Parts: sequence; C-alpha cells; structure tokens
Amino acid sequence: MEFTKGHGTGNDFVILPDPDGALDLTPGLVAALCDRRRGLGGDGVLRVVRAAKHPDGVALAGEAEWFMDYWNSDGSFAEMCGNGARVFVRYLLETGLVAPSGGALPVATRAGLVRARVEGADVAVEMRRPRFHDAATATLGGLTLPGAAVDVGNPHLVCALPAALELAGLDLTRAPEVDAAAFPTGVNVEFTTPGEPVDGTDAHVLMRVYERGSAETLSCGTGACAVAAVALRDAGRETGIVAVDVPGGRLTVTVTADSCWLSGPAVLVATGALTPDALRP
Ligand SMILES: N[C@@H](CCC[C@H](N)C(=O)O)C(=O)O
Repeated sequence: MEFTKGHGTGNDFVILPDPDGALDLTPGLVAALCDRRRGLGGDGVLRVVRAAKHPDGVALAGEAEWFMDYWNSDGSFAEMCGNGARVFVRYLLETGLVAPSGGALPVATRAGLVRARVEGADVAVEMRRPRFHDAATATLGGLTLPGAAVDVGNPHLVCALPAALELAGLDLTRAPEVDAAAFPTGVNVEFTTPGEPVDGTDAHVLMRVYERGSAETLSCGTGACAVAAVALRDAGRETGIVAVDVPGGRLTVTVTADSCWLSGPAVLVATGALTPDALRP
C-alpha cells in the first residue's frame, strides 16, 4: 500500500491513493496509521478516491473528479478539513492526477464542493462562508470561557482569552469541556488572543486549537476560518482579510460576501510503502 505524508502549517496527514475506492479503510486502520509511535503518525488520513467511486462523493462526481475522504486520527470522519483540502490539492498536482490549469480546481468533500488555487508554495481553498450559531462555553482546567459557535462545514467554538491569560499557558493535553447538547457531534475548540497589526490585513489573531477527533494540533484551517469570521464580526465587518497565527505558522483567511478563502503553505514530505499487516489493529 503506497502512502505520502504531507502537512499544511504542521497539520499533518497520511495520504492514501485509492482511485477506485478498493481499499478496506477502517477506523482501526486509520488510528493505527496516525499513531506517532507504532504507525506513520498524523492528525488525520486523506484518502484520494474518485468522487464517482465513493458513496459520499458520487453526488458531486459531475463537478469534481476527486473526493477528499478525510478521517481524524481517532478514526472518526469529519465533514471538512481546510488544511487537508490544501494538502490534497498539492498531492493531486504533484502526482499528475490533475493537470495544472489557470483555473480553480474543484474537489468534492463531505461538506460539498471546494475550489482551489495554487499560488507558488501556497495553496488556497474556497469554502463556505462561516455561519454563526448560538453562543456556548468551553471549560478548561476550571476556567469557563464564553465562545462563538461557528459552522464552517464542520463545527467550531471560538473562545477569546481574557487579557490576563496567555495562549502558551493553556493546558490542551485534555479536551475542553463543552455542552454536549449544543454540539451533539462534538466540536473543535479554538482559543484566541489578538495579534499586532499585519500589513494588508484587517485583523490579526493568534490561536491554539483542540480538534475533535485529533486532540491539539499545530494548525486547523477551518478553525482559522471560524476565528477570522469572529474577528471580523467583532470589528463590525462583514468581509475582510485576517492573518491567523497558529503554532505551525501563518494562515491567511479572506472572508467575502459569499465564501471564505483559506491560504497557506502545503507541503508533501515523503512517499513510501506501508506494511499493512504490521498496522492491523
Ligand atoms: N484540521 C482540520 C479540521 C479536521 C477536522 C476536525 N478535526 C473535525 O472533526 O471537524 C482543518 O484544517 O480544517
């Protein structure tokens, strides 16, 4: 079984080419692949499968050839992964599965169609405009913070830290507690502090994230989009450009009237062969 390893601002993925959907990918195998000691290690798995060959992609097969079958490292599915989509597009282009063109490249996901553009070392994907839901809270180590619930195709809760607290001081080795009734399928929780002004942007935010299904990661693309939407709303804006610094680097989010662009580096670092029998849980 062939694999490629890649990452976007340190959010890392095992990429499995499976054009015809023949692979018996199970939650156990995904978790074994993502194990950082006994497997390859990763925050998630990206299976590269033709949209026509996957039940969750077939409805979009007329619009996109490829479906991003994204799994979290614990073996659960997610509707969308922003960094994953950027790395997925890098993979399609570098392996020649898709020929470069001047236009936007469509990719099918569980959250619908996304479109991508390659800009040198960066890959930008256009996703849905974030939608706000009711406010909620997250509790971490005895500290309860109010947050904004935001849907970016997958669920997020964005919590600003009080000025007296530093992001680096948060203990994210354990999941923040949230109201399970408000998030019946779980939620990704972002913690934020404001950053210094950055030229060419309307806001600058620093964030850390605890991801549903993957624990703390160095970056979360959809999380950055949620954070950017909250920053713009707090600034009284509907649209704008936001620099979002994550532990793994910088993402740039552009919220427009009807969509949201996520841009940043996307890198493939290795290709090799798996020994599936050694990975079977
Ligand atoms: N890291 C991703 C988000 C991956 C999915 C998330 N853990 C979920 O379960 O919703 C990103 O870059 O968006």
